[in-house]
Amino acid sequence: MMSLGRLSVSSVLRYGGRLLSTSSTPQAKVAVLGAAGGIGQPMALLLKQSPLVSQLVLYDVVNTAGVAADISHIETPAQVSSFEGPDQLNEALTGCDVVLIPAGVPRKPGMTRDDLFNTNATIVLKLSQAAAKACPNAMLGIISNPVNSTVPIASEVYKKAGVYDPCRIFGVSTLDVVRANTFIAEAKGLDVSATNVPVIGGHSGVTILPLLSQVTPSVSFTDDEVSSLTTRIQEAGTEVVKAKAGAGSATLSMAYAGARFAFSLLRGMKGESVVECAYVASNVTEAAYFATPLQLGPRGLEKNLGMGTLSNFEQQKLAEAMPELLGNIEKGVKFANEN
Ligand SMILES: NC(=O)C1=CN([C@@H]2O[C@H](COP(=O)(O)OP(=O)(O)OC[C@H]3O[C@@H](n4cnc5c(N)ncnc54)[C@H](O)[C@@H]3O)[C@@H](O)[C@H]2O)C=CC1
Ligand SMILES: O=C([O-])CC(=O)C(=O)O
Repeated sequence: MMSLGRLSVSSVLRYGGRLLSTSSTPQAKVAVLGAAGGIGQPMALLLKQSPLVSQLVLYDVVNTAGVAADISHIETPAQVSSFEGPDQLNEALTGCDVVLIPAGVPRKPGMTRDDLFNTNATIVLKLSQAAAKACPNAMLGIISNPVNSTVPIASEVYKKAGVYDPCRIFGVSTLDVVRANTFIAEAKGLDVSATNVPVIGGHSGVTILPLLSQVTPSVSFTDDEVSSLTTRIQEAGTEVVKAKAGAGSATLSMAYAGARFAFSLLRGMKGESVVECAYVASNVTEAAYFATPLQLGPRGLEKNLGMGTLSNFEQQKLAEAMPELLGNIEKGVKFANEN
């Protein structure tokens, strides 16, 4: 049976106040690159609590040892290891099954995600070069912005290294789905745990396209509701950037979303059929990379489920998104080929 990814602790048992693993899952080694950051720390915390993770590798260019010492005291089975700086990157990545990359600078008020390109493109380039060498078969989950461009960068790096498998490189757009589920459930009085909103396109502004015509459970909206909820979902990252007023962007909700995505990947890898939206190499539209619902499985992306039938509003929004998305992709490809 196919299930939708959702982060829960239902597979752990409470005993004497502790969270104990009840599962006999295969052993998975998961790395977080950028582990000392605003996303990296809470995401590592969530991963440490999961019975799906047997080894948790924490890597950053600063402060990794303290984060790793802290997290390693948690009474769950996952073994924590700590690596710091480029000299230790190859060792960190060796043998990894899943590599999550939240390394890079976040936005400040007034910036677009594309404004992060100059710094983060190089960081993702270097980290994906290392992953292509040390663990070419690992699933790669790229969180660093601008995701619309960093996924093409990593993909070009893997192509150059001769190890490219488009089914294993994902731009993590789970936070868009998480937000859409929250906002739609709130607006319509739905049970949020049973609400699912597919979000397609890319991960910035107008390229984020929630499909309100395909919400589960089926629900109707006025034209005004469709318009205002779509805008709120598209601008939700900016809402957090403004509220944090210079102290960064979403970290806690992103940690949740990143862990949810990692658990879906791991569940897929052990044979469950799980559906998550993510930004991947795609032939669903003219864009070479595009987010849609994906069926995940042992080899990563098992089947692209496409975008279904769009409403007139969604078709129009998709047409508006395409030039920006195509430009972001081209910029990433060009950068990777010149560096
Ligand atoms: N995909 C998504 O939905 C979201 C993406 N993001 C993005 O995630 C990224 C990280 O955000 P935060 O954790 O808030 O930033 P942060 O600044 O708190 O943490 C980033 C971490 O990356 C580390 N780092 C920098 N260069 C590195 C390198 N070469 N190798 C390894 N680590 C390196 C830093 O030392 C720092 O610990 C940003 O680009 C942000 O825009 C943020 C929220 C949502
Ligand atoms: O808005 C940002 O810069 C961070 C991000 O991608 C998000 O929160 O969706």
